[in-house]
Amino acid sequence: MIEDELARIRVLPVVVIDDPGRCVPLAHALAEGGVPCAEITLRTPDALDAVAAVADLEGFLVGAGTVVGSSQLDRAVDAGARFAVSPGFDRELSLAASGRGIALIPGVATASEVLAAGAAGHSTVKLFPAAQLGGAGMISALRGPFPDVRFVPSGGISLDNAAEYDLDAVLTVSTSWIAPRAEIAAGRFDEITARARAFRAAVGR
Ligand SMILES: O=C(O)C(=O)C[C@H](O)[C@H](O)COP(=O)(O)O
Repeated sequence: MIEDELARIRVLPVVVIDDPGRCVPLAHALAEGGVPCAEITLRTPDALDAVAAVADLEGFLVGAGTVVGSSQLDRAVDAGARFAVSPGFDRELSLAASGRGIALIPGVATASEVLAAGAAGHSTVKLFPAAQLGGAGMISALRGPFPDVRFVPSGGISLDNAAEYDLDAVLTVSTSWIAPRAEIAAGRFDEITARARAFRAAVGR
């Protein structure tokens, strides 16, 4: 299962990429830092080309992020995304993901949304925006009524606060801190490897 692979890596870099040509060196840089995966956000015109560029890279797990509609989800699957992440929960999107056989990690920010996502079959959810919602304290609070739910916190997480998310309820920690848009654009891949390594060490296990 994709969730198992994500849990093993424990860190999920969120990437905003302008030039798909940067994606292969980016993937190598992340893998070298011990983080062989990325969520490429569909926020830039060529994001799907970036997904396709690394879809067949051995040992690298690529997903599409900022998936907010079914047609985007279809295109992400066609480009080779192995999983999809959405900032929120939408039942239609969830059904589309099951239809296409792709793992979708929907976003939640409240207990009601955890319930709605659970009713649609999602036991792994993204907590977004994590830091603004209360960070690890919010996850521990939700863990009470939802002991079987695994969270992917995202939003406002950097090396400074990464360690607080080393919790059993956390599947993997999502952050754009590892591979900032400007560092990718400038081709500063050594810096990205160093950030991946440091962040991976901070979230433990
Ligand atoms: O694009 C999406 O699907 C999102 O829901 C948002 C991202 O996961 C966060 O923007 C990452 O947050 P930062 O690490 O604070 O940059």
